[in-house]
Amino acid sequence: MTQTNTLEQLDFAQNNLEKHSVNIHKFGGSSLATPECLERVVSIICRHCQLNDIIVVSANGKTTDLLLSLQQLALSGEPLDTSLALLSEQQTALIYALLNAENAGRLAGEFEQDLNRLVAWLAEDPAVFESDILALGEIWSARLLSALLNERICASYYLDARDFLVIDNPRDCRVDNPVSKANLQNCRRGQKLAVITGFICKDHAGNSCTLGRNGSDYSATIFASLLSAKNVTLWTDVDGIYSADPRVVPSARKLHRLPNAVARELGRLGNPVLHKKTLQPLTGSIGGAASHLHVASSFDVQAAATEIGEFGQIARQELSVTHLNDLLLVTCEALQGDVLADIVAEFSPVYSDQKSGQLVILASQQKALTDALAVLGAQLTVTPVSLIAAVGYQVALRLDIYGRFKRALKNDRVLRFFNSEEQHSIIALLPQETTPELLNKVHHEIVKDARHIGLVVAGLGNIGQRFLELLPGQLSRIPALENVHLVGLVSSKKALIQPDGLEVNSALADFSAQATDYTNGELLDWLKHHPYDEMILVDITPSEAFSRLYGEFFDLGIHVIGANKWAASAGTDIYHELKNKAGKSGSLWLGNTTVGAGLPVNYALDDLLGSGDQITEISGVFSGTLSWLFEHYDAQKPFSVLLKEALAQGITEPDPREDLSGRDVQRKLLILARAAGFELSLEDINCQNLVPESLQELGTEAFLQQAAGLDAYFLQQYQQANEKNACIRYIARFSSQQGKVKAGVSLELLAVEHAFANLTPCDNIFQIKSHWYQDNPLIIRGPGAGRDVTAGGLHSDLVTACRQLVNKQHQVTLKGIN
Ligand SMILES: NC(=O)C1=CN([C@@H]2O[C@H](COP(=O)(O)OP(=O)(O)OC[C@H]3O[C@@H](n4cnc5c(N)ncnc54)[C@H](O)[C@@H]3O)[C@@H](O)[C@H]2O)C=CC1
Ligand SMILES: N[C@@H](CC=O)C(=O)O
Repeated sequence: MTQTNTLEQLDFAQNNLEKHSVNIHKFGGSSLATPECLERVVSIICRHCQLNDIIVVSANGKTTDLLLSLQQLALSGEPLDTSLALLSEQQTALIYALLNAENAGRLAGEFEQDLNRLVAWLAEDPAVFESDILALGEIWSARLLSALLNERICASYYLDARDFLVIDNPRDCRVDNPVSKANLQNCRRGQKLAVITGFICKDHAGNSCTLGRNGSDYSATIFASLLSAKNVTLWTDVDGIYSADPRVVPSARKLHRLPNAVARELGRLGNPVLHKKTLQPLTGSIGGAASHLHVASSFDVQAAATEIGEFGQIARQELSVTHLNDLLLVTCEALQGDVLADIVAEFSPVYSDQKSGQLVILASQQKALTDALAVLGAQLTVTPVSLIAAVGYQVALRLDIYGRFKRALKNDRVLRFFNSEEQHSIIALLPQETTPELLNKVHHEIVKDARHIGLVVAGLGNIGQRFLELLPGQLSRIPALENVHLVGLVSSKKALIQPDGLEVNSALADFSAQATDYTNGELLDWLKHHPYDEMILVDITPSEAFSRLYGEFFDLGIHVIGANKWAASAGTDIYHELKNKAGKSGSLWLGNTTVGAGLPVNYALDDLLGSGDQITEISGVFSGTLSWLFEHYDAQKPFSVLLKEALAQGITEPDPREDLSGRDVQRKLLILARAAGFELSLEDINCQNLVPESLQELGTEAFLQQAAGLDAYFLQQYQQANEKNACIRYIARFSSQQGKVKAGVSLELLAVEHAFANLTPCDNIFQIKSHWYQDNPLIIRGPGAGRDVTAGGLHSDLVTACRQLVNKQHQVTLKGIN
């Protein structure tokens, strides 16, 4: 091969790059029904596909139904004109609405020729030509989309799957894998986007065949298997697989990830989106390729899709409820031994039992089964039945679920309970139809607690580590945290993200061993596609830069629990923008620990305000560090030595000058004033800085080395206060009288018996006056800094958030329904 060869000239079969990166995108009929739908599909392809991906299409809208009805009319000798006119009108309308004049003319000409062929087949023998007739829908759809892509995005070609896809046996649509694979490789063209017809194939004699109902989904997974595709996306009119049919069960929740085996069982037991055959090529006999299947909405591209593949423990906890009406319980003495084995192989019944000679089949299979058994001269009795099933990974081994399932059905007649062979379902066979009421009842009982919440912790220092130490105990004993999974740890430079969940007991050690460098962009990208019902990010960093990501977190619907005070005390515009974003996307933003660590001061203000009270004053000692220092300082030990002890105890900010400068208290006062309903910014709060100018500009290390530079000032303050039988305390004061707001934080001289002067070291005290608490103020007092109380406060916020999220109803988006 010379260096001048282009990619187009290379042998496709030898191009490993192409083989490894191919993805399949399949668009169903409803996604291709109108010009608007096709425009949407073009934009999806533009944003989500690569040149060597494969696009698979169904027929536009209801074209297959129309072709089928034409065939039926022809079979019964009825006139065809009206249906032919409708078909022609629909197709030409699509062509002329979407393509430029030249291409539209060309496609309309080709359509005209097809129409003539169709009329000839209908006249000659509509039964013999059934598959050729039905194949036209996919041909027109693929030809149109390919022409549209050529005009709008990139070079594209369309392929008739009958040119390469060969099946051994039209009855079970088993693919001749080696032949089809070799054919497909010969048909593909480099550097062009292929649009391939779904649903159709040929047999070894070259006759047209179809792949049966929902055959296009099956086509997509067959192509994935033939090309070892990485992903198959079924773009459809629903945005995923739900825990029950959401049109019947409004509280159904989306299943973000489903193990293959569970998806297969759902397909077998009547899930309206997944079909048994669809999954077969990905997991079963044909290729066994490790492709992942995604079910996504072409009408709501932003909505997270359901992904089906091999996952860890968390995806295995997903539960769902499915049902099938229109079933028949068949009893027949001949259903024994080899006869039963043959029938099972041919009909794949939902249930079979050799002892009782019973089978459960689809009502649509009745004629074929009766014919098969008639050959043996066997008598059979047939009773209409339905089934309802709880489906989940190894669910039949979970006694609690079994108990709940039976409890939900205790007032209903059940013929029998049984499990699937692989234990992924518990099934009840009912002698009556499964009603919507029953489905809702069983779903409520089975799926009630299963909203999965992902947890990412940013900031693994003093407080972050304590938070993580407490986490395993909290997860195991607090019911609201039952479905919370730690999935990410983030420090300033490294991150460890594990979508299947980190081991909580060894999370910090695993972080040290496995974390890798990350950028904020990568973190946001992962959060954009996380596979959880809800995601909570706990910000335990002191970083202003990290707090600037909140807006993007809220845009993504992510909930934030912050000990970091930067965002809550940001400039007025930024603060309001964040509040608006959080409100718009339904994100929770909790930050009780930003003031008073675990003390419920933010909650108290929020409650008073929400109950109709009006706050007039807030004052007190808001710094645990300054409280600790001034309660301990008696001029015996240098102030700087005490400061280092406070730092070691984890009560100061990472840089203790944040405390000594009053900035930390200033921020806290702002946060509380905002919580009390006032519009303020940091500049409105006077702040006395206790750090001498000479120490203000140093790095943290240098400051700590020169901290003795603080001692003279504090000794002098102490002595002056002592002379007056008073003491020094750093006090925050906010008041609003007749619309006039005053706010400041400063060192004050207080009488030794003053309520703010007699605190346990590290205590905060918050004195709140309001219309309801005028003469005798509301006081909240207790430790206001430190590892345990702050980590405890963060856990309190986590439980509060999870209680709200577990009960949150999710709106199901279904085209045409809402
Ligand atoms: N110490 C206390 O009693 C209380 C502290 N807080 C707040 O808790 C937060 C953490 O405090 P400490 O644990 O004492 O600090 P720390 O300095 O011990 O730990 C902070 C951690 O955050 C990480 N970090 C820094 N920038 C980051 C970034 N951009 N992205 C991700 N991680 C980053 C650092 O690597 C470090 O591991 C601070 O915002 C503090 O104001 C709130 C209430 C009480
Ligand atoms: N450094 C702070 C910690 C809590 O916010 C304090 O001392 O209060």
